[in-house]
Parts: sequence; C-alpha cells; structure tokens
Amino acid sequence: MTDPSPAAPQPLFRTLAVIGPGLIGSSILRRARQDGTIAAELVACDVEPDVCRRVRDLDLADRVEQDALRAVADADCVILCVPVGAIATVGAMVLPAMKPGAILSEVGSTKQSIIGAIAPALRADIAFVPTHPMAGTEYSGPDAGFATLFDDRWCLLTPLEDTDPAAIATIETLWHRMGARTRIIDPAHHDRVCAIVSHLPHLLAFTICGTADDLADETRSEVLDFAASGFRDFTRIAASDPVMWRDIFLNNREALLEMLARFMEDAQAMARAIRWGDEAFIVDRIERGRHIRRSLLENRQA
Ligand SMILES: NC(=O)C1=CN([C@@H]2O[C@H](COP(=O)(O)OP(=O)(O)OC[C@H]3O[C@@H](n4cnc5c(N)ncnc54)[C@H](O)[C@@H]3O)[C@@H](O)[C@H]2O)C=CC1
Ligand SMILES: O=C(O)C(=O)Cc1ccc(O)cc1
Repeated sequence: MTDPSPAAPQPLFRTLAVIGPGLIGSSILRRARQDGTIAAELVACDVEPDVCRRVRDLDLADRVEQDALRAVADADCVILCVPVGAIATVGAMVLPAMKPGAILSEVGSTKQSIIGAIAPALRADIAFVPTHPMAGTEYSGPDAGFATLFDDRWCLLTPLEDTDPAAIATIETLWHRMGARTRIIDPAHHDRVCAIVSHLPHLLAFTICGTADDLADETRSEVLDFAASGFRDFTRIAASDPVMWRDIFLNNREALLEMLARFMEDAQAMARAIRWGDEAFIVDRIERGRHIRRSLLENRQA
C-alpha cells in the first residue's frame, strides 16, 4: 500500500477580514483565494458601495460587508488596508467588535503615528501587529490588485514590545504565504528608512512634474513629445493616489522633512559643482548612483 498523500496545511485563520480591498487589500484577498491555506472564509469590507460591488463582481471574498462591525465580528484576523489617515479611526471603531483572541493588523506606509494613535484603544485580549508590505504600484482600487504583488518583496513588521510572540509568528506566516520575506524592525527606524527610500522619491516625483507643468507654456509639446526617458520614469510614481500620499507625508512629517533638508543640501552642493565646473565632484556623485543601482540589480538576481 502506498503512503497516503500528505495532508494540506490547515488554514491559518478560520475567517480573515480585509477592510479596504483596494490595491493592497484586494491583492491579499486574491493571494488568499489562490493559496487556499490562509483562511477558510474571506470577508471584505469597504465604505464605498461601488468598491463593495466591484469586489463582489470580481468574486474576491466569500462575504462583502459595508458595515465594518459586521465584517470583523467573526474574524480571527482583521487587516486594515485603508489610507494611513483612516487607519486609527477604523481601528478604534472595529476593536470593540472583535472576537477575544483575534489579531488586528494593518498595512500602512508609516508606522509611528499609527501605533501611537491605536495603542490607547487596544484591548488586552487582542494582539496588534502593524506591517508594511514594501510592494505596490501607482494604481489604486480593487481592479489594480494582483495575487503575485508581494512575491519576493519585503514585508516589515513593527510589533509593540508587549505584542504576543505567537501573533507575530502567525502574521509572519501569513506574509510568507503571500510570497514575501519578513523582517521585524523598530517603528521609528522604519519611518526613517521609508522616508528616504520611498516617501522622498515620491515627493521629488510630484514636485518635478509640478515644475514641468508650471513651465508648460514654454515646453508644452516638448514635455509630451520628448519625455522619453528620465522624466517618464518620474511620471509613473507621480501618478500615485493623492489622498494616500497626502496622508503618508503628514504622518511621517519629521523624518520626511529631515531627509528633504539633507537632499536639498546635497542638491545645493551639486548646483555649486556645476556652477564652478567641479568635474570630480559631479563624477563622484554620479558614480555613487550607478553603484547603488548595480547593487540593487545584483541583489534582485541573487
Ligand atoms: N499603494 C501602494 O503601493 C502601497 C500602499 N500601502 C498602504 O496600504 C494602504 C492601502 O493602500 P492602497 O491599497 O494603495 O489604497 P486604495 O485606495 O487602493 O484602497 C483603499 C481602500 O480603502 C477604502 N476605505 C477608505 N476609508 C475607509 C474606511 N473608513 N472604511 C473602509 N474602507 C475605507 C477605500 O474606499 C479604498 O477602497 C495605505 O495605508 C497605504 O499607505 C502599503 C504598501 C504599498
Ligand atoms: O510604485 C512604487 O514605485 C512604489 O513605491 C509603491 C509603494 C508605495 C507605497 C509604499 O508604502 C510601498 C510601495
């Protein structure tokens, strides 16, 4: 007699609720649907009736609710995937309706202000595990998500000092099943790192597009006709959602302003080198950029 085939792993959760099934939330739902070992039941909830309708049409969840309290009532895990500015409000609203022993998580792009705002509303019988999947696109909404979004990307976890280690391990397993690698980091460190690698680049992209637009009379057709390379790369991230990025900038104010000030000093130094024809300085700065790009590509291939 042959050995029976190994049993499929138990689903991580009986019921998983995703609040805000936009780009990130719908990608989580799609992967959970495809994977089959994440939750026996998927619940989606959004304030926007059009989003609820679309999530039903796309069949992304077993149950779609407009009322967040109904959505979380049976959930073993609730993931808040709403804009950063709404996470604390939605968290405070759903916490009293959650099951004892359930896990509350969220995917916001900033961490310190969210943790500071949710901590006072926390219950002793609910573990709170903040996360930040370092993956996304410039698109929003339930149609923009896809099941492979998190493959080989980092998901950063910033648990509180007293967060139940078992809940942290469960959320790490969730993200591994989403295809991601995980790392636990300090929330303040997270906000500084993201200010330089994500928030400042977006700020620069929005600004450069604004500057080009201000020059529209002078450059009208050229911007569109000749924007073949560098400028086009900036326009991709500049197409990102304004509400999402307003919230990120305002919620990571301190770290972002510090990185912007450093950037402006460095840009001034480059301007000075160009003015005085300091060839060595200009070449050194460009070499550093090439070096960073090369290591990024090497790491991706590894
Ligand atoms: N877009 C990206 O590339 C990434 C975004 N994030 C974070 O993920 C979160 C979600 O971002 P996206 O998926 O891009 O946004 P999205 O705009 O695609 O989806 C957000 C959804 O939340 C819903 N929503 C807003 N307020 C709500 C409320 N009070 N109750 C219920 N639903 C509500 C909206 O109707 C929308 O459907 C944000 O906090 C963002 O900072 C994290 C990593 C990458
Ligand atoms: O589209 C891009 O280039 C991104 O950088 C997506 C992104 C946006 C916000 C995040 O917090 C993480 C990733």
